[in-house]
Amino acid sequence: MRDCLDVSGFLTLAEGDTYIEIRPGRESPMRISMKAAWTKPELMSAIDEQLLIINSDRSWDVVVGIPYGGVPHAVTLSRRLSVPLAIWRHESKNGSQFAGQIPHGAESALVVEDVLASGATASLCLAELRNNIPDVRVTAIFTYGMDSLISTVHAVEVTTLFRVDCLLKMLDPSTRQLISEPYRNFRNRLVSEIDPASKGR
Ligand SMILES: O=P(O)(O)OC[C@H]1O[C@H](OP(=O)(O)OP(=O)(O)O)[C@H](O)[C@@H]1O
Repeated sequence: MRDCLDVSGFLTLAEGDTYIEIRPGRESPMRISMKAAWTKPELMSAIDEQLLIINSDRSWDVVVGIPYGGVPHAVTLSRRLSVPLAIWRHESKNGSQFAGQIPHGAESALVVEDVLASGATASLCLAELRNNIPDVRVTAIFTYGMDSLISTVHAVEVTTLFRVDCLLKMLDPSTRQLISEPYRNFRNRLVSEIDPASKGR
């Protein structure tokens, strides 16, 4: 995990009170870009080995990559596990939400994300898969730590490699101090995004 921090563009921290707009409606004190790690094949390989370890406990009928960050890892997992590959599309094309094919009769799917925050992106993919596949696991490289909440709300198994909290602990003390409260607030916002019923509890 520490090696990721040495990759230029991997971790961007907001400056002062100006947060980073990660997507419309979501502002964050930080951005993690796994795509920056694409410049480091040896780091990508090391990450893929870890993903293989945590997801080789059982068999899968299809591996599904979530663009863009999850795709290269899904490709490796598919090849190393000898399991068909499909890529989820944000928008359907020719009536399909997937590039490639979900094998007919598939009963289990391993969905590969790079970063799991609220799980909203993964849940869109899950909604499509669930039409046909009852047994789905989401696996991700980095997580903001909401795995069990996401697992409960979306009724899906979740496996992840590294927690963002742990990454932040590797920063120098003054940066860590600056980021700690905005990070806590961001995580709280994620909780209410994942489980709106938690607001006001
Ligand atoms: O769990 P969530 O709250 O949905 O957030 C995580 C998603 O956000 C990022 O994708 P982004 O929208 O930046 O797309 P990209 O990977 O294509 O750049 C990341 O790659 C995940 O797909």
